[in-house]
Amino acid sequence: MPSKFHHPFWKLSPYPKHCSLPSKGAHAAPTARLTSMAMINPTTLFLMLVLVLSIHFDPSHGLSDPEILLKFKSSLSVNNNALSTWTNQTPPCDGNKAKWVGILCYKGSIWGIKLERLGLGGTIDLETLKQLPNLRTLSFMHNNFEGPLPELSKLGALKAVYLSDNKFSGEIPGDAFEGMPWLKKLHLAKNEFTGAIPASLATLPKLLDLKLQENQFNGKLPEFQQKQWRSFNVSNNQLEGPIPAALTKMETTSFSGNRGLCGGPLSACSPATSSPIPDVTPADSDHKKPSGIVTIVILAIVVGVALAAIIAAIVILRRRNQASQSIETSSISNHQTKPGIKDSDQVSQGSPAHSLGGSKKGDKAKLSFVRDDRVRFDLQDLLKASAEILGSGCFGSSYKAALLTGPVMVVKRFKQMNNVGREEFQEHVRRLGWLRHPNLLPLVAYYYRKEEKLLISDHVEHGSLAVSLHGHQALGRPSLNWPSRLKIVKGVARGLTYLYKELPGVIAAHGHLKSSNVLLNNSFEPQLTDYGLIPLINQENAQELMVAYKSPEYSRYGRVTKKTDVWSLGILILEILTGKFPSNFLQQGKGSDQEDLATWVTSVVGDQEPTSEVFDKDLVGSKTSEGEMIKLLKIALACCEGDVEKRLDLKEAMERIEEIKERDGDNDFFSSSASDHGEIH
Ligand SMILES: Nc1ncnc2c1ncn2[C@@H]1O[C@H](COP(=O)(O)OP(=O)(O)OP(=O)(O)O)[C@@H](O)[C@H]1O
Repeated sequence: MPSKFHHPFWKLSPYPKHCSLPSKGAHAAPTARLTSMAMINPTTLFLMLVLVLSIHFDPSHGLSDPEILLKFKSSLSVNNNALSTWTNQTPPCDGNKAKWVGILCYKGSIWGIKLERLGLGGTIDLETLKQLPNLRTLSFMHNNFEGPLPELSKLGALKAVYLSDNKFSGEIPGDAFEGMPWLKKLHLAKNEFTGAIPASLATLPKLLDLKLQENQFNGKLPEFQQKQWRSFNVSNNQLEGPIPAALTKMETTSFSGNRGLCGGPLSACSPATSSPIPDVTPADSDHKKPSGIVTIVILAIVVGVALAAIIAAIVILRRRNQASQSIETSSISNHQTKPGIKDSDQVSQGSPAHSLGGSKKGDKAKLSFVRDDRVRFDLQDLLKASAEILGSGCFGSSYKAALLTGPVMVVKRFKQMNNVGREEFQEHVRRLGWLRHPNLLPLVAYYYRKEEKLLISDHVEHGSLAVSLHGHQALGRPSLNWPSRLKIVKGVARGLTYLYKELPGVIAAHGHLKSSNVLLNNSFEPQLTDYGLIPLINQENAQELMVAYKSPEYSRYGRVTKKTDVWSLGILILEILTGKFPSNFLQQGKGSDQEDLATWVTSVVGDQEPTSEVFDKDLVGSKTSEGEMIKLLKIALACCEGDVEKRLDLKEAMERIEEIKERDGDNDFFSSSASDHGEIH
């Protein structure tokens, strides 16, 4: 039975159930087939009737959406209770809101399934899924699916398919994408596909985002016809031959790691590549061929030279290892006996330098720099530096290390960072290292070891916003005034916006936004740190560790979304305005109705205009700025909206924050404390 006709009968209705979804065209094809029936001869008509009847008596006919999804779930292998919300007790969709994890809803119908990073395996049962008439997007990235590529053309109306980072393997048939005219985005990167890139991709009229990197595709690239690409990547495969004309304007990185590709943005093809069979007459070839004896002699010389080189390299490496081990041992003992570093500093026992100094033999303790504009140093230099513990966060501890050569660095150790393997870790961290923005603390270097990772950045003199807001009195510092708080909010929003532009593939591009991860430089310009780490953090620990996993959408639906950082931004702004520490507040609120800072603010403010009682009492000069502070408070509350659909998106939040006026002429970033002036209340 041809699979394209294998639909429940009602699906062949001339009008789609939800015309406002991008489904019009997808349903146009069956409609066209039915209207042309009148011209079909009687035998064909009879066969089609049998076909329609067989469809009608298909046992799966008439399943409801929840039944379809539960049937689909039964073919998956799920190790944990990741899909525990998939039960008969609630419908998958309530309007645009999903009640089941990983389901994307629009007006009560399912338009997407997004089950990423859940350790899923088993079978992706498309035969069952094709009964969902409005399904347009499938994402099963970062799971453990294996075997051949599922027969995607069973769902001819799909617009986006994301299957990267699984264990799919084998060849993909050349016609695998025939009958998928709506497909715009296809991500199959980081799998184990072999054979040729399927030719049917080259003619898909709407395709504009294709990611096939890090597979084992071989042979030539098909002649892609598409003119508009948003993204194209076939890097790190085994492709060869000239790059087709339609792709010559792509970045070189789209093709790198394929030894045999040439032309376009890569170096020109040699004549031999364009014409693989050299045009040599038999006489010529005889003339050019070295005799058998000469070949053997040349081979013997080459092998001899190679052997000598290998032996020399081994000797040199051994000597170097011995030398570096003796340096390591001596610097560790220097460090431990160094006056001025007390046990209470925890440096000699727990510092990353110490633990790395004691690393296994042969485990080369080498820092990798992600920037070219920095003076290089190594772990040995960190060992020799005077160190001080800055604090212990959710992941481990952070250390300040003043290098003998001058720079002062911060080393943060991460233990729960094994979500990805070495190569993916390095690739991601390097991508973070390319980011450049005045409101981002640049990453300088990293260290990778299976059980421990270090991220190294500059020390920022004024420390964190958390300390400036809540610890200033203990440090004898004045409180932050309104202009400096507003400047910090604007800088944080700008840094976040930049992150979203540069890391479009990371679902919550910061993921861990909180006041201890906002550092203040000499001019109190905020610099975000600990950003972009969600893809690296072990998923089983993420809930406990990362701010993004404490958002309402995660606690209710197990989802982190593009708007999760907006929620964190809202909480951060409320912290800046109220002077209340959100996590303390959470503890206070335990067992009561107060769930978070936003709930508290809402309960204080009610339906009234916010009054000064909600603002930090240390905010002076507020009489003139109160209007601006109220505006900012309202923006913060709109960012903290529990319903993701109603929550501001980052662009709206950013625009509204930028509209708030700074007061001229106040360059003093600290204000005296309110009680000194008696101005508040
Ligand atoms: N580059 C830096 N310069 C100055 N202070 C820093 C720097 N990086 C971190 N800190 C400060 O050091 C302290 C410890 O930081 P760390 O990142 O280990 O924990 P945290 O931010 O409190 O929590 P988490 O581990 O959840 O991020 C925090 O007060 C933080 O603000």
